Amino acid sequence: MSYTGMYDKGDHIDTGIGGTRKINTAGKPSSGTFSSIPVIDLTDATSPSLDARKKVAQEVYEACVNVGFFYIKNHGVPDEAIASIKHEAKRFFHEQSEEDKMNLDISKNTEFYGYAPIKPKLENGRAKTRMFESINFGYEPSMDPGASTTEDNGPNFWPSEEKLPNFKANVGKYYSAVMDLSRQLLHMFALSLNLEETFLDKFCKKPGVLLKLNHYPAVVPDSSDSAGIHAHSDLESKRLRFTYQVELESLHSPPGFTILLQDDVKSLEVLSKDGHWIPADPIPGTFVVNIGDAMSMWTNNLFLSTIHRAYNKEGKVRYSVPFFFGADYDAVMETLPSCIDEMRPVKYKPITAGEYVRMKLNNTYPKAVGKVAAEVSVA
Ligand SMILES: O=C(O)CCC(=O)C(=O)O
Ligand SMILES: [Fe+2]
Repeated sequence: MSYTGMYDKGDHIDTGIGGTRKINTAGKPSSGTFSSIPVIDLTDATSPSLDARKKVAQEVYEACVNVGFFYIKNHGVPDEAIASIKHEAKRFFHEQSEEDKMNLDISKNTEFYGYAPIKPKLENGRAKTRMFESINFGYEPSMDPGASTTEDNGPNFWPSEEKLPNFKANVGKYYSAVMDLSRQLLHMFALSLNLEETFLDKFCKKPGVLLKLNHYPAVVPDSSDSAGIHAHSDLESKRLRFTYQVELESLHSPPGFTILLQDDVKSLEVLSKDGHWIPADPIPGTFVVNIGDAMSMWTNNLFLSTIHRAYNKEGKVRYSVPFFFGADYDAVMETLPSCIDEMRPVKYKPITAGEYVRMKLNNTYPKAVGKVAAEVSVA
């Protein structure tokens, strides 16, 4: 798999905090040229009229093919659920001691679910600071209204009721609502690709899901501390980090796609093919949805998994809540039939979501995993 955008591995991109920075685009799918991010109204996504649903799906298609990012409004997630997750994120980060949080340390969890602290100093040869703290929760069938199993993908670390009463129940309200929204988006993606509306559902029975709460502290704007999440596309790295012990920027489930809740602080930026960082500033009442690497592969690179970053441009305290949704780890992802034609021959061998992440790591961190290089190769 080779990257076909205008910039390439080693190209320098304006950092926005003074100077330029080398960008590692190895193995990234190509980017589109765009100057803004579309807003899609999901009101008709649940219309009884198939034609009305198809119209929404067409907008989704355009956004995925040209940008890889879009805002959604009228998405059906209740205001109370959104208020609840914002409130719980603040409680989690500020109403517990460092020790309480470190008891949920991600490195103690077999699946790398849990808490990851801020790392302001460059220790142990780390090339980058980590100017945010986060907590991740994997798939919780009890919080999935469409669950067909009671099995999870590994145990989550929840704070105890004693430390943070009602935290789990309140997080669950949001979790359930975005699970519903995710399954609705799956239908939109299927329709947009001229597939049966429910075609993708069978791959997502025990989905690779990750709900992540992020807290970016106040920093001096335009300083190196304002570089929160560095340029990346969304891929599964949780298992990779566990398996190969390599330092990764952020921990994800196999997206699929990501549904991001922002607060009102500007930070997120998306890289256009011509090398410009396009702001994805918060718009009240919306989520930002983006395509991840696995979905891009599944669609034979038709849908774009676009590079993005979160730099704290305003220097204010910021919270964000990405929800990563991906296929079951054992689901075989075979290029979707409607994404193949003479102009776009099949690029990838069928691969399980689990195997796929090893291939990604191999592309992104060839030195760390040179020995698995030959194990999983693309067609
Ligand atoms: O915090 C944000 O706005 C973006 C987070 C993000 O891109 C990620 O966690 O993958
Ligand atoms: Fe991301």
